[in-house]
Amino acid sequence: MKAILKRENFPSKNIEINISGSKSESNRMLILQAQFPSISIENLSESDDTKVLQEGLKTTKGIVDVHHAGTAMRFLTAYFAAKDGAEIILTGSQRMQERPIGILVDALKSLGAEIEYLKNEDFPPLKIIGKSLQKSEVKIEANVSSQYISALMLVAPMLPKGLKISLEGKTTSIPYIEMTLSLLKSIGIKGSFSNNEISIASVEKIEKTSLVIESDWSSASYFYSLVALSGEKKNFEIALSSFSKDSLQGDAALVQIYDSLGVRTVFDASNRTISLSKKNTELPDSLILDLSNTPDLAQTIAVTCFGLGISCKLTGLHTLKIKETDRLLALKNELEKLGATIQVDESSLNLEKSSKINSNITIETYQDHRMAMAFAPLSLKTNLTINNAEVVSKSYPNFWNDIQKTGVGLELMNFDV
Ligand SMILES: O=C(O)C1=C[C@@H](OP(=O)(O)O)[C@@H](O)[C@H](O)C1
Ligand SMILES: C=C(OP(=O)(O)O)C(=O)O
Repeated sequence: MKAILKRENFPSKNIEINISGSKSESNRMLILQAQFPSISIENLSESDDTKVLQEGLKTTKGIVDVHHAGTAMRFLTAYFAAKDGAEIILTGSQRMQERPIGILVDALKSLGAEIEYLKNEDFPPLKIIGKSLQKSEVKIEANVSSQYISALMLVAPMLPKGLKISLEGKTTSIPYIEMTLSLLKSIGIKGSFSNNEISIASVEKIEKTSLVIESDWSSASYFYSLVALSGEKKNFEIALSSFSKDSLQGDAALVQIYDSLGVRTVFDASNRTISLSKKNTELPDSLILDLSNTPDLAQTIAVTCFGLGISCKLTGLHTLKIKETDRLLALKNELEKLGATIQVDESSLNLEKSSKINSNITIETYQDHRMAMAFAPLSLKTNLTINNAEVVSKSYPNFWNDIQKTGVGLELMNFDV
């Protein structure tokens, strides 16, 4: 499917968009619910990544294919390894088979797990024979993906003595680890995280608990970008639900980041909405940010800065190369087509100030939902086509419907490219 986006006037009337639950929180809660059926979950994510995890959890023997879902791959590896009686072949898309998992597998093996690589050492697919893991201490390299650490934390309550995790190296994506800890605590499991040490207690049973998941801040980022790029359309306002000030999601940092890019956020606690509108302030010449806490915002921010014609220097991006695609390379390729001057290295991106945007460019998405969604708001500045637009379903299946509600000139064409 192609998304053809035309630079048209869009209405300034108030727009309301309801985004579904955070995929990160949903996937954590599903792993916990599988251990403790007394948990009930509301506002679950509608993402493909959540659906594949939910399906996977129904299986105890056989093949589980998580497609592109990183959290499902990592969380299920730990879950099945610690589940006595499970016999699973855990696999994923071609790209998933290129996303490393050796660090997590080694940690689980040191706890006594039985896991075998079926193709390449350190990569999925995996054969997992589940067993009750008896050890209670583990070391793990923490600078490659926080998902390995969250995976261990989520199964820690199943271990008879709980788990002490020692983190080695500089920990990356820390808010996601804190989110895992907060969710464990919210269902009554004791735990702590300080000085590179995480402790999670063992639990047999928990009280009946109901949890309402906050909507997905990473999905909200595309509307922040849209408002930032809405230029002279001063009355343009978007209300998004359901969000609150005390979020567990690191990507709520959008509020501060986009404040400096001219977007005002107003929280309405009574109906849990945020209203985004354009501020009447001057933009900075340049944006300098370390995104090691919020890697999923990198593409949105880079595209916004390009659309606004300001330079940006983004650092802390070392995890981007092992995500759905090499996101640094993908951003460079596609922004260059639009006329950007951009340099990337292993962990940073440097976009130069520019005033010109090429039009009628076709953006490739590299099977990465965030490539499609990050470039869509640029249609307020130029006509563009986005190839394989269906990729958005990995995290936000309703994205194109919702973006259309804002009045953006969008045509979806259902043919192969
Ligand atoms: O734990 C999670 O839910 C996630 C952690 C982050 O990954 P890394 O820790 O690999 O950076 C993030 O990019 C991903 O989208 C979701
Ligand atoms: C990196 C992402 O997801 P995952 O690693 O879970 O595939 C993402 O949603 O941007």
